Amino acid sequence: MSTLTTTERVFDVKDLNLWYGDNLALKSINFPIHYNEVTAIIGPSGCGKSTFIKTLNLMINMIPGVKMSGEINYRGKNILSDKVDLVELRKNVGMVFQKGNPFPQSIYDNVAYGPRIHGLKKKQELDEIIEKSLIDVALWDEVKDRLNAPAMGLSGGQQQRLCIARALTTKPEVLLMDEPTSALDPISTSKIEELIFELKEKYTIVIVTHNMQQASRVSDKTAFFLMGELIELDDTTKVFSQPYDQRTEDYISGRFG
Ligand SMILES: Nc1ncnc2c1ncn2[C@@H]1O[C@H](COP(=O)(O)OP(=O)(O)OP(=O)(O)O)[C@@H](O)[C@H]1O
Repeated sequence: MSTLTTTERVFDVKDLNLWYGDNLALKSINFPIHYNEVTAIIGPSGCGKSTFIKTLNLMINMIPGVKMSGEINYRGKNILSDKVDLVELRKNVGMVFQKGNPFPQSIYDNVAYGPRIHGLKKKQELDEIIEKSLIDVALWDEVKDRLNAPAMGLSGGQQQRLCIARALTTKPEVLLMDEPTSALDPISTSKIEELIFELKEKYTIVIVTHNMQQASRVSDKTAFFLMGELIELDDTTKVFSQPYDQRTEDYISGRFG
């Protein structure tokens, strides 16, 4: 595998193995993730993309029978062996899923959820956070006059942006996105892509995508997984123009997957 030289790492995953029962789903993964970069993870179905992204905030621990070995260093601390406050970790390493999954509540209450859990009660402060988060995801103008309407009444693309706003309210450092546009139409997809581009100023983003054009459009680094192995991780331009490994080239040129 080719290696990277940049130094500032928010995550440094070393020799990570992950088993579902007896099935080894991630094999000796070494994966640095750099501050304020967008890292895209690509690869065929079942190669371990979602599994990997869910290790980064230990969401994976919610699945029974999962075992891991190796290191996941987050800000220099190995979250696999050191004592970790999971609420704090997931506050700092937020996650957005494939389909916007708003709660069956109002738009306002959806976005207020995180701050309230962390003890914020003052209406004025909540209002400010909600407005700012909705502005950040370019949804404010579309919803400012109906904040008390049910979130379920929004379109799929709006729901996804709402969920990103919800993830941003706790001021995460890293945003994990697991196929955030796979259920969206092209216009909503391009809005999310523009948003990723803007969010990168403030956040470190890891995005799983099946869409290679999307990976090449939005990311700085691209990682190619195959059957639980990280085959290649490099600058996106390099991966898509001069991949190091033949298997990467075969995949991006559509020969399999
Ligand atoms: N909850 C689970 N229990 C057991 N095995 C699982 C579980 N989730 C995933 N796996 C297995 O781990 C491997 C990697 O799956 P994963 O979902 O991470 O792949 P993926 O690359 O994200 O796939 P896709 O692109 O289809 O979403 C697969 O062999 C899958 O069957």
